[in-house]
Amino acid sequence: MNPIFLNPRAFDAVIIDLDGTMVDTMGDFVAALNLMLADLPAHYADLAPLEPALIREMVGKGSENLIRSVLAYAASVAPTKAAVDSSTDVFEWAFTRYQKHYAAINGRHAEVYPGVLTGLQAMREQGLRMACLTNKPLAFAQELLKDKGLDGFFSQVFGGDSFARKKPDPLPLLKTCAALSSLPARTLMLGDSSNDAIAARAAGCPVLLLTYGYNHGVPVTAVDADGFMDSMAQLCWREE
Ligand SMILES: O=C(O)COP(=O)(O)O
Ligand SMILES: [Mg+2]
Repeated sequence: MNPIFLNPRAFDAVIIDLDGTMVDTMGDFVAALNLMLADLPAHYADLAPLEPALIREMVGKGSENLIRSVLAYAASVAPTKAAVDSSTDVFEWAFTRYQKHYAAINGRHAEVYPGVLTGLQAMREQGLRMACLTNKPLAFAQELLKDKGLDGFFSQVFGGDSFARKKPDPLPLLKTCAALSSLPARTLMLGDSSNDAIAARAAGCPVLLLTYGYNHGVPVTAVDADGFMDSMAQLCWREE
């Protein structure tokens, strides 16, 4: 595993994404979405269960976007039902059902990625201030961090419903930098998708991306970022 050297003097804080960066939550998303669709028998009774590969392409821009993407997909593969959908606003109902199911299974089908604990411990040892910033709803994020034993690392946790806009808008990063009392240029963003990188660039934060996460089905190495790593354990903090 090749090390990625960072000078701790260059940074005061780190902002770390959750889904696809610290925790592989694809199993949770797939389970909650399939339970949601099963609750809509009038519309999607004959739909096959959604596969993780499909959901991987849809995750990243928050729950509302995810539900809208899934409903659009379901309508496209069940065209005879599409007419029903266009005459009925299933979104609100589906969203409520999804939240209920997700709350019940949150963390059950999810694993902390290898190297995350090592990476977080190394950042803590450097005295960096640490925040988790995710597009996941805040309540789900707090619950998941606690369930996986990661909550103690972060002085701040913000979710997709914490601010007026979500990543890739820079607003959540700027607000998180302010909460950490850290200038964007001295705040490192660690993420797994273009949403993290675009937000970081626009906010003026340096950004490194993990290669194993969810990037809307596009290779993450094609995203404009300052570097890429296969494991958070690659980060080596060394004064130059
Ligand atoms: O819930 C999502 O849409 C993605 O969440 P993330 O920002 O932690 O990757
Ligand atoms: Mg992510």
